[in-house]
Amino acid sequence: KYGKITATASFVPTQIIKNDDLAQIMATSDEWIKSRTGILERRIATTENTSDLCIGVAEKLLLKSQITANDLDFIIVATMTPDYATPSVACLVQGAIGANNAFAFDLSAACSGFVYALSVAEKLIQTIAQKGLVIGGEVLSKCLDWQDRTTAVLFGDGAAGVLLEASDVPMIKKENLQADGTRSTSLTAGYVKNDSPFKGESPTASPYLKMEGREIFDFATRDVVAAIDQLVAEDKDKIDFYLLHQANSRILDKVARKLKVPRERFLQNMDKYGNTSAASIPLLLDEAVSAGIIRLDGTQNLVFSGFGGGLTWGVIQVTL
Ligand SMILES: O=C(O)C1CCN(c2ccc(-c3cc(CO)ccc3Cl)cn2)CC1
Repeated sequence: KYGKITATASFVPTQIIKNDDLAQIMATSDEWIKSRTGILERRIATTENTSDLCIGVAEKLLLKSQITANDLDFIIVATMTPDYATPSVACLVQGAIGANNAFAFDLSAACSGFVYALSVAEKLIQTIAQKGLVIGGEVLSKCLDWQDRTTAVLFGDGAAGVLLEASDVPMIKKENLQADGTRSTSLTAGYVKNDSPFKGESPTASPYLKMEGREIFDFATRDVVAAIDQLVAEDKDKIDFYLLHQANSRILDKVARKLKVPRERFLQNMDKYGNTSAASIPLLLDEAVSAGIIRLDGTQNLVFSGFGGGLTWGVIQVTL
């Protein structure tokens, strides 16, 4: 048996922050943000934390499908902004929906989180499980430096995910997950200082999200493009849609050009949500399913690709 996506759902904070709202509190402009990123607005949490958003997704997935919480064997949440180190967001979701038979854990792979989690979850269905939830969820707004216009304007909050169920038909055709820890400092967030009475003098990092934009931009348009090209190879023209991590519209332009694939096959919604890290691919998938663009009828070939902090990147070719 294989894992198959049988339902998708999203849950985003109610508060919409437009580019002009940011221009009121920092030296930026709608024009700069729009032209350099393609972002027009983003959701920013007020009272919601990451677990609240992920619980919302889980409840919607149960409503949309014929299963009950007790049917679930596992819950995986991909996040870089958990409420706590422990309990995991996944355990908070498990408790809230009453999935008493599900084991639950968070997966930390930044913007590659959903792709890593989908790959791991699918192997669980192939071996020990029948049904599980894979959710990407972030409240990035709690780790941003709101005095730093180079990062604060890029990110947003949100969650989305899928229900994975056992099927006789293989969904994943090819996959390739990668990491490069030697470039770990290009994108960091959430460093926790040691504050014990025994601590010595050691270097620390910032609790705020810090990004070497140029390095990450080049990483996306070189390493990630190469990984997609190598994986998809001769299937390139059979792919209906490419669902890439929604970091920046200009990156999608460059990736499409380098892959020699029509730009229209690269779905996008960063205009409405900004960069939501692990939530960006499932958010895009759920919107495409709701719009009837992706039908979940087993006839469409898609590529998911996440890339970001770690550095991590991953490519999965699926038939949905
Ligand atoms: O044009 C400019 O001056 C700037 C140049 C730098 N930009 C960037 C650079 C990198 C990212 C990014 C971030 C992540 C983290 O999830 C992952 C993947 C990427 Cl490619 C997003 N924007 C914004 C516009």
